[in-house]
Amino acid sequence: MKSRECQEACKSLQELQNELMRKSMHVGSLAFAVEGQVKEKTKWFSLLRDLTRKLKIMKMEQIELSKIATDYKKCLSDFSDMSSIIQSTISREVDLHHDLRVKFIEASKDRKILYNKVLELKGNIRVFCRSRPLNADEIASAASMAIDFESAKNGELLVKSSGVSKKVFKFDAVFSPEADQAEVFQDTAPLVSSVLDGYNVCIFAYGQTGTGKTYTMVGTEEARGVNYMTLDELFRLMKNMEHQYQYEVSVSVLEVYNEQIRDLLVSGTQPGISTKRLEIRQVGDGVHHVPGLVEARVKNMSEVWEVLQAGSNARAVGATNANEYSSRSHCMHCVMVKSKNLLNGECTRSKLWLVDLAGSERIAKTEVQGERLKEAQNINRSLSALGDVISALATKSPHVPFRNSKLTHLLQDSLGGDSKALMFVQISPTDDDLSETLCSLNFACRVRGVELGPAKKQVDTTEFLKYKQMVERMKQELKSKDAQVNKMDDVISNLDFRWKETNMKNKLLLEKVKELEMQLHIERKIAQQNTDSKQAGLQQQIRQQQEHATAAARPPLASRPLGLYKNISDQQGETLCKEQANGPGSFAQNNCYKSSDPLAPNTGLVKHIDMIEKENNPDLGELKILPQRTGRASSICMTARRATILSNPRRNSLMPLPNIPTSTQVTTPFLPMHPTRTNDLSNGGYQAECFPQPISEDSPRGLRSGGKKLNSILRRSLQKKIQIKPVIRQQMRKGGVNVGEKIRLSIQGRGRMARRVLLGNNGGRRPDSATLHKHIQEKEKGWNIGTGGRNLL
Ligand SMILES: Nc1ncnc2c1ncn2[C@@H]1O[C@H](COP(=O)(O)OP(=O)(O)OP(=O)(O)O)[C@@H](O)[C@H]1O
Repeated sequence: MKSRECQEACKSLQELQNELMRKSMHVGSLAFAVEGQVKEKTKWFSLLRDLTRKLKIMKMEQIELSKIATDYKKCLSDFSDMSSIIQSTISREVDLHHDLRVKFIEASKDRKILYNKVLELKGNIRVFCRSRPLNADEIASAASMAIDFESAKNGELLVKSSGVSKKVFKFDAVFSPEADQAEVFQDTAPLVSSVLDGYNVCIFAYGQTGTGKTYTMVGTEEARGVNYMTLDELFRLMKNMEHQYQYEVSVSVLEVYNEQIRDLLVSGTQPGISTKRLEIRQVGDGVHHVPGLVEARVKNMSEVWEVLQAGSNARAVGATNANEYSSRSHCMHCVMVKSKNLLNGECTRSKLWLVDLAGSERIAKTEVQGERLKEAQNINRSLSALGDVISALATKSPHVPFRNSKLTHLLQDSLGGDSKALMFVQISPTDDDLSETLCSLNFACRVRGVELGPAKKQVDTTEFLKYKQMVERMKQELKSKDAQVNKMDDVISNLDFRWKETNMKNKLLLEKVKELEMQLHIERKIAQQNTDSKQAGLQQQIRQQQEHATAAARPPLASRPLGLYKNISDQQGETLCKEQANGPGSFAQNNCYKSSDPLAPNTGLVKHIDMIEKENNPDLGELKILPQRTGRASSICMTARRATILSNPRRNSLMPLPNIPTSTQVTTPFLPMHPTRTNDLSNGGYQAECFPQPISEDSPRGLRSGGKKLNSILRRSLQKKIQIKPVIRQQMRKGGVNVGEKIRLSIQGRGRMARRVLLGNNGGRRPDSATLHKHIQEKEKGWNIGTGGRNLL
């Protein structure tokens, strides 16, 4: 009977071991489920990482776009600054325009006055008469005066001879010998304005030799002549009008000597010897020019003075009876003035002739000979030609013989009908020179009678055309600039729009990311809940299966041997069994059973007692009752601490966790110890150590000794667990874990379901196809290995 009991106990123990195996497998499956969850979690984390990276990229893009937007805002501010600058410039220009208008009005008034004066002149040629003072010889000889300067009024000049009034000449101005240079120039100055207005002007001095022509035109260092004063006035006026006009002045100095043009600004030339032959060319409508003539650009009076001095020094002079330094040529200063009206862009090119004519002389009187005679003949011939020109102009002859002499040819564009001329007729006040004086005065009267007609402004059409083209080009450029500005405006507005659009996109993406984070949070919660519910379901299932297994393994109370309690405590057991046997019902049938393993004499304590049993047998409440949740260690060993499966703590960070191996999270199940066959048949051929010993403080001595054995077994088991654990880890790393001798949980690749592999008796080889098919069916059933595993085992 004992042997049978032992066998039954062994059988029961075997079944319990099987059950334990199944539970272990369940736990393994749970571990895989958890691993799947972890993988899913990792996947979510990687997704979250990608989203975080994208968010970072988008934030960087947003920063860049913000920078671009800032730049564009700066551009816009620059544009506004530029517009303010332009506005200030415009206002300044408006003020300048106002000032110019005022000055223009004033200048118009001046021009009106001049115009009135010109009208009074009856033409544009004026004649001033100036007499030189008596020289030292004349004073010494007490020469009689032929001119009555005292009676000269309003330009009238009374010529007398031997005290008798002979003739009265009318001029525009008559200057007595006492008149100084400034007084003479006072009436000359208005012509300078005409030069700047673009009119050709000719100022020349005519008269008998030694009458003061050079003195009037050139003067001395102490008393500057008309040339200097005119140029000085010219520069003064130019300076006054520099904001309205742009001027360019050049000066040429030449002389007509013996009917040859000689450039006095060419260095190295000797008087009377021309290095190169200069000819007069007509370059335009009424415009004459001497090609090759030096035109010295002058910007101020010091430069002008240098030029004038150079010309004077090079002039051909010689001593005559009438004049120690007689001019033997016509000295001509040509001042070219180019002006540009900055208001209307009008350009003019005017010419001012300042001519110191050679003195007319009576060859018989001066008694010149040789070279001087030739000079005098040429001088007289050219002066005669000038007279002819004047006569032709006075008689309005259709032909004016300008080309009869170099002098008239050069002065053609300044003596014609479209210019203004001023002639100084120089006379000698003495009676001795009366005849020459009368000749000069008659000539001057003829000149004064010439009506040159209205002066014509010398508009430089080439410059005008050039500037007109420039204006057209500027207009075109302005148009293109306007188009560019419009384009820039479009680009700016487009970029602004794009910036706004990108900003909106960024906002939307941020919202999306937030939504995804929320979604991830919710899904994590759901996954956690699913995991918890799955775990709870599995635990419930395990409990149920455990209960079923317990119920199935437990024999009916009536058939349970009382010896069970003997295993606990012989005395108590018998008493208990007796009491239960005497009691109502069948306690022995319901609550008391013996170990099913007949070979385990001291292992009769069943650790699980359900509530019905407890109710039926309150004393059992003092027995060690296993907790409802079965940990693997505690299912084997009562003393072993139950391993709690803890869920992962909640995390606040979205950063993914490292992939922790499942074996560290899930308690590795103990491998059940199977009884080892021995030759000692007293224990049914099994070593007693293979079976757990009951643990009870109230156990009898026999049981206490058995408890000691159980403790040693548990120690060994724990040691084995410690040894096995790394092996299991290795096996799991390799792709599976052996659960018991005959089942191996095979872990497939990532994301795949784990599957069981029957080890069977084929030494760990692959199971046959039938067995596999069966397990596939089990797998499809959802890892319900409660029956299948048991059957297999
Ligand atoms: N208004 C004047 N006041 C003082 N001196 C004068 C005046 N006019 C002429 N003279 C003097 O008379 C002299 C002769 O003058 P100047 O040389 O100017 O005559 P000219 O007409 O140029 O003679 P030429 O035709 O021979 O060159 C000079 O010494 C000059 O200083």
